[in-house]
Amino acid sequence: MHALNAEQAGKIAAALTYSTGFGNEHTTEAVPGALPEGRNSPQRAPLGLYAEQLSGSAFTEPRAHNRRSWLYRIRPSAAHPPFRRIDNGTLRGGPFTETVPDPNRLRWDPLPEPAPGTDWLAGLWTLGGNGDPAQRCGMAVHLYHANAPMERVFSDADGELLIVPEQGGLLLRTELGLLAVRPGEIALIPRGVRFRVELLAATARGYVCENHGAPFQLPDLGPIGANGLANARDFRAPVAAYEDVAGPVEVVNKYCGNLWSATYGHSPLDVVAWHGNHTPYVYDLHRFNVIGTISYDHPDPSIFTVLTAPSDTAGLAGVDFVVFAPRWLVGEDTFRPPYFHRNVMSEYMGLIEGAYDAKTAGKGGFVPGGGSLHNMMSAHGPDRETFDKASAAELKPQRIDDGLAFMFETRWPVLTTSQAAEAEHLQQGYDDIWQGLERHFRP
Ligand SMILES: O=C(O)Cc1cc(O)ccc1O
Ligand SMILES: [Fe+2]
Repeated sequence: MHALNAEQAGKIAAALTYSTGFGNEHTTEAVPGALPEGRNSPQRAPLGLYAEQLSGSAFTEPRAHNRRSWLYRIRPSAAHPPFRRIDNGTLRGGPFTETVPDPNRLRWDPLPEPAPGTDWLAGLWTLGGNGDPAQRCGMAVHLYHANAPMERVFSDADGELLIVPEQGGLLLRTELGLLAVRPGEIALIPRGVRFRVELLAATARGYVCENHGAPFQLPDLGPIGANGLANARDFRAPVAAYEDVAGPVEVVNKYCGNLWSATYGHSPLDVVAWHGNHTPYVYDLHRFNVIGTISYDHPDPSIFTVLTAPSDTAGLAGVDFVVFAPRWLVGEDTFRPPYFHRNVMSEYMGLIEGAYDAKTAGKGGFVPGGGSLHNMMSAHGPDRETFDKASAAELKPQRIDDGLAFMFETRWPVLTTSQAAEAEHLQQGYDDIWQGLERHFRP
């Protein structure tokens, strides 16, 4: 297996085609006639392929939540040698017990430069998380910084991976086909789907939300109506593309928090045709239909939810993915930036580009590639500079278009790993941004 360099990967990425629609029943074949007609598992699948079902939900889950795809492949996935444990590197899995839960507000600078030859998998660095992959509950926050294409193939039995690039695009070669994802877009790899990451630039940096619970879905729109927020038609799934090559190919599997590896005699990215709704996808965050107030007050950021992964309590997400996209602010007699608050939910925020309207930009601040963690009930909100400016600002219509920030918001506290709690790039003195908010009370 020879992974491509950035220029070669870029050419492939530029020519990709997709099948559109969130949760659709896609059908696709890389070779005409590879997809059986009218049944999933004929006595002999077409073209000598093996039929295989990949389930992302229990067989018996309600139809609206049922996820599965049928894959028609050169060899069945079952034909593989034993997996053996390998070192986890800087990847960690729940339950997160390395540190004592910390009520403090935390903020990190971007990850340091990786050593030469760091592929996307080796570049993953776990900040923290909650729940337990063995209970299929909770989530983990990872960051990555990579400078080499993957030669190996990876799959995550522990959950789906929501990838948020911040620097450098990625070419994702998955079992179901190829996807390109660039900063400003997101990609999702479903639980268990095998994939390889090649880089569209010399280095790649970004964030990953690993969701152990029920898969991300589009949020209900309620009174918003039939359209808005992230529109289903803007999600793109791959079309079938396969590798018919002999091994050895290393396949790494994340299983209940640990990495396991097996060397296959062939590429497992050998699916010639597939149909179903358990698919990877990409979405361009610039397509997000931002809704906000046209009268007064600052709406809660749930209005910016792109995807939500429900837990077993209605309205209480295992994790929400929320984006702060370019928009107009027109609220009258309104403190327009995010308000001061304490939230029962836990908020990890990252910045894809530019600045965020509640925080001062620049070195030592909230910067692209960095991140902040405001855990359950921790008091936070605008820093002093933002508060002073916004309290005095003339309230004419204002366009916010100098940044793209996001939040992974989860119902459970995010417990940090030791490497995150002790990192050199953990900012010291973060609390100081709220110093100097003086008493203005005039009884
Ligand atoms: O803390 C943050 O910056 C995220 C956030 C944004 C907002 O507009 C309202 C509440 C909130 O938690
Ligand atoms: Fe917040």
